[in-house]
Amino acid sequence: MHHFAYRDGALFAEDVDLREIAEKVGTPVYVYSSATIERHYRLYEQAMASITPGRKPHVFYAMKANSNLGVLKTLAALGAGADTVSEGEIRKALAAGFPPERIVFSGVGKSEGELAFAVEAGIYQVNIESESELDLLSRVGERLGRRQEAVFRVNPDIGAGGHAKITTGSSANKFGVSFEDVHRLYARAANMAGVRIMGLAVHIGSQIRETGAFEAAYAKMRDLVLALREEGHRVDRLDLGGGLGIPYEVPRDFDHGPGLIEAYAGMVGKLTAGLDVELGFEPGRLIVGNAGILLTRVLHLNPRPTKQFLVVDAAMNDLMRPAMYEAYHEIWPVAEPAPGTAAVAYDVVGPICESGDTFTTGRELPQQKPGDLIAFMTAGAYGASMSSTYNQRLLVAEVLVKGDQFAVTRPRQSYEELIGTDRSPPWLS
Ligand SMILES: Cc1ncc(COP(=O)(O)O)c(C=O)c1O
Ligand SMILES: N[C@@H](CCCC[NH3+])C(=O)O
Repeated sequence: MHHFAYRDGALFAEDVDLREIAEKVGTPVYVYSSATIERHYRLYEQAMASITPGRKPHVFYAMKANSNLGVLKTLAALGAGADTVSEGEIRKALAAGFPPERIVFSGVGKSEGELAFAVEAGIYQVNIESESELDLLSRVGERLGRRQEAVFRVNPDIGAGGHAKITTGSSANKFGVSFEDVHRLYARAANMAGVRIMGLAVHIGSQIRETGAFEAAYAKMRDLVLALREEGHRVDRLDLGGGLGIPYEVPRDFDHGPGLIEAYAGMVGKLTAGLDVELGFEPGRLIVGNAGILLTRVLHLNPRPTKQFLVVDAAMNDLMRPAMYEAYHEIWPVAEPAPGTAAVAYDVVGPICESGDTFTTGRELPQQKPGDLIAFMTAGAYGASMSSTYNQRLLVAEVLVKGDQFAVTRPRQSYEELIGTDRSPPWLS
């Protein structure tokens, strides 16, 4: 379920009229619903708890999906952990109140400095993705007098996902250590003073809407756990990653019930039954995707003989997904269209100087005029977190709604911040 709905002729986020947000904060602006975030987190956590009786499942929210401080604090307060991929993310997770013992650190290119920061912070787990990283982490741990708990992220050679660019589990992808290597690395790590291997991790891709590929990958992981134990290794943890997808085509009365989540949980429960491992999960998109929209204002209409361009004040730097993955986002007008309103097919574009700055082509919308507000739906995941200042556009603002309250949790960047932090080289000043 999400909490964006029409009321009194306008689109609301929970009990807040989006027109009020546009007026007070300006556009473009991301708007997030606390209620949706909470609902999706709880649905997920409860489903995973049902397959780990007597043990609280570790749900590490993949904060790359949305790292807004208000969103992070909402999830930290619900008891979530954080899946991080950089020192910046670890720092922000700590600032948002995630305790270090609920933080995991993934990623193929962790630097020595980042690993040292993570070890010193006392995080729960490093997900090691290569032999080179294993050596580096152990050196760092030894230098700091710590034995960092870690798992090997294994590449199961089973990829899946909504788009080739977001598949991670195929052996052609850069992620993880190979199945063949993990035995040797486990044996090597046993003699390392700076690292303690606790188990395995896997993550096969993103926006996956059926359980088949997960099942194939997890079955391989189960066999690997058993084989490693036969070799005498300790495998206490199994981190199954994220990747469960969400509907982007959202009917007005959409209720994102437990369906896919429960099917996934049931499959995981069956595959891991009797394995006696602590399960971990890293959902991102599923928690926040349907909890956010990008609110934008129509700037211009540009009719051509064969099409109509609708130029809005958001651009690909604010929401990169359509340009990068040909991703589909529903567009809802903020003013509720009267029944029978004529529809016009629009190419919805932003102000950036690239033809790729196109959100959609030939999309039927009620007739628009400059000043009208529209919302890109399902923009809570990989929206603001992938935004940039391309074309020297100010980083987009973000607002969190809770009931009838809203707060600007990231103000639009100022021109002083955008330009004033640059430095002139001495020979030009
Ligand atoms: C290691 C890892 N964990 C978790 C995620 C979260 O994925 P999603 O947002 O699809 O749940 C990602 C991104 O795909 C990832 O790379
Ligand atoms: N950024 C991608 C997903 C990548 C997931 C990160 N591993 C998207 O918007 O769909």
